[in-house]
Amino acid sequence: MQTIKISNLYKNLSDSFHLNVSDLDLEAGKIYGLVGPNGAGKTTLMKCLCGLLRPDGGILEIDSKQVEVADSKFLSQVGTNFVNSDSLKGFSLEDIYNDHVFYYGLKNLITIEKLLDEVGLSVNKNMKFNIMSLGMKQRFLLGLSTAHNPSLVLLDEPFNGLDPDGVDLFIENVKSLSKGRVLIVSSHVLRDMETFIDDVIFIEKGNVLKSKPMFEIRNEYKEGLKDYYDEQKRKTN
Ligand SMILES: Nc1ncnc2c1ncn2[C@@H]1O[C@H](COP(=O)(O)OP(=O)(O)OP(=O)(O)O)[C@@H](O)[C@H]1O
Repeated sequence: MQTIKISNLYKNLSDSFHLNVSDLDLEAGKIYGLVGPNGAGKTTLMKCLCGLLRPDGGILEIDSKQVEVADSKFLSQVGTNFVNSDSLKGFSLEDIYNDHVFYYGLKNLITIEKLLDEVGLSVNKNMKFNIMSLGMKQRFLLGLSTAHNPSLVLLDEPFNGLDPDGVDLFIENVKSLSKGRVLIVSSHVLRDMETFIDDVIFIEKGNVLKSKPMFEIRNEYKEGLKDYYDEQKRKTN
């Protein structure tokens, strides 16, 4: 997969919140930073793209071919760090990993030992998911999100709970994670984000703006991403 085009995607979550993506073009090999204030709709957009929410309408094109957003073939190409923690209660890391392998019908997946090593988790594979700390869970889910070699990876607040070494490890690896796939990362930590993203997608009150290359933002805004973010916020309020 080389390109994803999203047109007129919308979801009415409630009387007061509607998600609207009029036109968004995404390219494999790029990292997109999804930014916007609390409640802007970042998680909702990601949920619509990974099948956790069914959009009310919209067109999705992969390499110029139209596909259903909820199509299982498309969803099998998506990886995320979303999880319903309650549903994993009592399961070990190995159980969760085995489910992942089974669900995606994988044969040549990296071993769980390698996965844990890659995300810097020195824990036993028999450890129960729910007794891990927030940052440990985050590391494990980051590893799992790309284990099935997806074409689209959606990482919601991946820095959440990570210690400074975890953040460094993420930033160090994120470029190689984006090779050959579209990577969308949401975060409020703009200073870290601007060190590794290629383009920015700003969202406010459910409205998604066209993406803007980071190099343009660096040229146009003295304080970089924070300035751009503040300007878009002012414009939409
Ligand atoms: N199940 C739901 N039913 C109705 N409204 C919802 C539901 N889930 C979320 N919302 C609302 O949708 C809006 C967008 O929420 P969302 O979680 O997508 O925002 P966000 O940009 O990810 O926020 P944050 O930065 O705080 O994580 C919010 O106003 C929220 O209250």
